[in-house]
Parts: sequence; structure tokens; C-alpha cells
Amino acid sequence: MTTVTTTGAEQTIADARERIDALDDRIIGLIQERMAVSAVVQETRIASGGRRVHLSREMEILGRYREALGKPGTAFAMTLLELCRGRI
Ligand SMILES: O=C(O)C(=O)C[C@]1(C(=O)O)C=C[C@@H](O)C=C1
Repeated sequence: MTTVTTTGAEQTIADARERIDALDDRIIGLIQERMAVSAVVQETRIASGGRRVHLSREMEILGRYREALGKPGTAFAMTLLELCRGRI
């Protein structure tokens, strides 16, 4: 019979990956929720004669992400905005 043993390092990695997967599930859920809320704002603005895109609001959002996460935060926020309002 073969005995399978797991080292401390393997167990630590497996546990951490499980937490990462759970966090990613929550992040994806939050992104989907953000997309739905953003759609409400965009549809309401368009229905009242406005445009889909509101550039000064996007600048505010990009600034928040850059302040919290640095330069990659800006790239992340740009991707997030593209998910929410499509490509411009
Ligand atoms: O806040 C708005 O006015 C929105 O329409 C939402 C949102 C966003 O997803 O954050 C989407 C499109 C706009 O260009 C700006 C921001």
C-alpha cells in the first residue's frame, strides 16, 4: 500500500489557493453587480436624452483606483469600465 503524505508547504499552498478561489468568486460577483448598477445609470441617462459615457465621472473612478492601487489600478479600472459600458 502506498502512503500519500502532504508536506506543510503543500498544505499551506492548497489552503491559500482555496481562499483565493473563494475571493475570486466574490470579486466576480461584485463585478457582475457593478455591471448591473452601471447599466441602470447608463440606461436612465440615455432615456433622458444623455449619452452612455460620462467622461468626468470616469476620470473620478480612474483616480480612485490609481490612488488605492497605483498605476496597475488605473489599468484595472479601465477594464472595469469597459466591462460596464463596452468599448469606446
Ligand atoms: O456614473 C455614471 O454616470 C455611469 O454611467 C456609470 C459608469 C461606471 O460604470 O462607473 C459607466 C459609464 C460612464 O461613462 C461613467 C461611469
